[in-house]
Amino acid sequence: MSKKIHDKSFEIFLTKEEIESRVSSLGAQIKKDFERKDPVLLGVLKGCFVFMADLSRAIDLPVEVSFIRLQSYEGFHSTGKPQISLSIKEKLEGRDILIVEDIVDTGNSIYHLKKELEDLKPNSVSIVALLHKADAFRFNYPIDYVGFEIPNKFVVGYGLDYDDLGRNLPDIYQVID
Ligand SMILES: O=P(O)(O)OC[C@H]1O[C@H](OP(=O)(O)OP(=O)(O)O)[C@H](O)[C@@H]1O
Ligand SMILES: Nc1nc2[nH]cnc2c(=O)[nH]1
Repeated sequence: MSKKIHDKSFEIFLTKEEIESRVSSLGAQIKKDFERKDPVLLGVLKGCFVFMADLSRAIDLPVEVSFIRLQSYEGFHSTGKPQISLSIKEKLEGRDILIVEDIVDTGNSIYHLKKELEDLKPNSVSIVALLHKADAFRFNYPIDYVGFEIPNKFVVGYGLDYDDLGRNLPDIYQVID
């Protein structure tokens, strides 16, 4: 079933069952890799809020959960300069940070965030992204965990918005050109 949000139509792309199953295997993999570490999950708001809720519960380890705000998209387009508001109370020095993102598209947002985090002298900085647009990615840093590689088309749902709407859709939808 298609959805209309503002002026655009969207069709179903990933169902909530497909997402649930993938998030559960990402959680199992992350548990294995972080068992001997001191992890803090650092979610990038707003888009990560649904993914973080599900992923954090799929990681069967004592983990800290924290959030920062980062915003670069207006409508379909990146403004190029993410606004970073780093007001992290937790001490990140020596910690194993896992950045939790709903989507890595051009890679610009995380590129800037990683640089800022590295100044805080953590032990490690890794990235988990539910969605990754490999064709749009313009950088060469590794994305350690990817839920789904997706085509270079705008998506909404499961936390992702189109001009502030669509975040509460349980499935993920792709724009119809
Ligand atoms: O790889 P990039 O091209 O930088 O795009 C990815 C960024 O875009 C989205 O955030 P957005 O700026 O839309 O803010 P939001 O999370 O509040 O919706 C997403 O959550 C990432 O942070
Ligand atoms: N909602 C949404 N936000 C994005 N930010 C970067 N790419 C996208 C996308 O495809 N959809």
